[in-house]
Amino acid sequence: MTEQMSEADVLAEFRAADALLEGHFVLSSGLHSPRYLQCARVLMDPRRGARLAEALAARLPAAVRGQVTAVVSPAMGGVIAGQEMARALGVEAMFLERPTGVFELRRGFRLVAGQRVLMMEDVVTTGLSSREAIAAIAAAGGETVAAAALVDRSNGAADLGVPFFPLIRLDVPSYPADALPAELAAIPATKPGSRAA
Ligand SMILES: O=P(O)(O)OC[C@H]1O[C@H](OP(=O)(O)OP(=O)(O)O)[C@H](O)[C@@H]1O
Ligand SMILES: O=C(O)c1cc(=O)[nH]c(=O)[nH]1
Ligand SMILES: [Mg+2]
Repeated sequence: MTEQMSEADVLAEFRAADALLEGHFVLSSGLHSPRYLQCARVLMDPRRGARLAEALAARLPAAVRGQVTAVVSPAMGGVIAGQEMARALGVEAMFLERPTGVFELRRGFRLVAGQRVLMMEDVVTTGLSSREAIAAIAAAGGETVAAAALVDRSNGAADLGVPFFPLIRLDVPSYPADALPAELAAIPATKPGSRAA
């Protein structure tokens, strides 16, 4: 049976996983933020990951669910989220990685020409990683019919160029390095993600 989850239910899952971090974080984009959604902690419990993915899959339009034959996600953060989404949709999962700095399919993963895929992220902030992933899917011959993510923290600003379905939208501030509020500048910064600076 398909799980129905409210925004409060989703937030409760994040809280239960200790995934709502507070401090001073440098994001993938180089922006700074007092809050970080650590989706890896949410996905530590595979049952929690499955619940969230099923809830997100249930929100996708039937036309999207009916078209996609694979979920493709950008490593590292997207790997487990993409695997759970693929399980929920009953399709295959692949991930993109960037050992040379540009996302590519490796490990024998391949798309047939025109294959319709869902691009799955853990978190979208500026949307740059998602756009890079969608470009890599196109370079590999695939067509991204929609994007999905556990969290959209772009405050509505991310334009991925395809319909975008986040499980939850969170209003979280982020700041350029040269415009930090004093209270944030006073805290030492950590960079949890893996994008090279
Ligand atoms: O929308 P954006 O501004 O691109 O930010 C979101 C991206 O940042 C994080 O990845 P990160 O590059 O930190 O690496 P990781 O996935 O290996 O943790 C996250 O997993 C998204 O991919
Ligand atoms: O923008 C990011 O890099 C980012 C923000 C966030 O809250 N969580 C995360 O995993 N990445
Ligand atoms: Mg990532």
